[in-house]
Amino acid sequence: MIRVSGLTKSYGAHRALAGVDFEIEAGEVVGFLGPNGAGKSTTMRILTGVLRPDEGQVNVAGRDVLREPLQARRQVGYLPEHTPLYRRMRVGDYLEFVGQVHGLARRERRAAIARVHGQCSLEGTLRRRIDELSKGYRQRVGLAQALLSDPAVLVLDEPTSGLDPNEVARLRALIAELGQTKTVLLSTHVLPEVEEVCSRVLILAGGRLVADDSLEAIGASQSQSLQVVLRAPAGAAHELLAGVVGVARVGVPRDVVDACVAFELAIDGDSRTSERVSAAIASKGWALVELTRRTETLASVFQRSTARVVDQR
Ligand SMILES: Nc1ncnc2c1ncn2[C@@H]1O[C@H](COP(=O)(O)OP(=O)(O)OP(=O)(O)O)[C@@H](O)[C@H]1O
Repeated sequence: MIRVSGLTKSYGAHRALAGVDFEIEAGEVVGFLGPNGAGKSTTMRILTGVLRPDEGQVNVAGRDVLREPLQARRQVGYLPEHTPLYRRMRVGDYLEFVGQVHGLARRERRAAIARVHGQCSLEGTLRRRIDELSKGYRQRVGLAQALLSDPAVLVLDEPTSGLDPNEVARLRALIAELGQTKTVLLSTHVLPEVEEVCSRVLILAGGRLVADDSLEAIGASQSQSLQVVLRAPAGAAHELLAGVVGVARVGVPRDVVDACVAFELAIDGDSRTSERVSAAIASKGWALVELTRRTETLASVFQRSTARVVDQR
């Protein structure tokens, strides 16, 4: 549904995107993460035809965004980070205007406004001026304009930023619901938001894609390491642990308090490895003080993949 290849973009001498490639299948809800300045908004603006890349190809719902911008734009609903609402307009007039821009006939516009009015819970706001609304309601109007043409693809740039917890919960629930019928690319700095609504995550850093993982794969890698703290001589303990079946690698020993030593063990995912580790330690008569599985979380994936890029720069 979205295909991006070899995307580059510079602002003057500053290279914001340095060759970005990814594909998103129909029906996926994908989290788009990255540190500030990574290039997420730039990518989203290119995807939605607002900005032209220096190089690269962009295809949305079978349309080439650079060659067929109008047709491509009809397939994409875009909620920018700072929604350019015409604040002095009334909500109903604004949506009417957006419908006209999309080329919808009068009857289609009426039906579309009724649809987004319900989807975005705009009850009682159609006759109100946009600048009189709370930030939460203005964001609802922004989403309503993105949904007006009933696009196959939704591109949402930090949609819940600055909203109160109730609005955040409501908007996340709506995004999850929309994700059942639409392809969604969601940029956010809030990792639990991604965990709640997305099935996959793309991480951008320094204008390059540094990670592309399904949330399921991140969850499944939870048993990849064990943290062991035991009271034993470091050298002998290292040798013992390295010989346990299922232990792929033993990290450097770290001395901790009270004559204990700590190791991080990379393990092969066999669920009985921790049992074998504790049995091996018991066989030596050493005290096992702590044995924990280290969980690979979205936060640790984010930190690991973005730190690597910062180091390279
Ligand atoms: N119009 C512009 N003129 C000059 N530089 C720009 C412009 N827009 C973005 N940049 C720069 O390009 C880089 C990428 O910006 P972009 O807004 O795409 O990042 P982002 O990942 O969306 O960041 P954030 O999470 O802070 O919103 C940044 O270094 C930014 O300062």
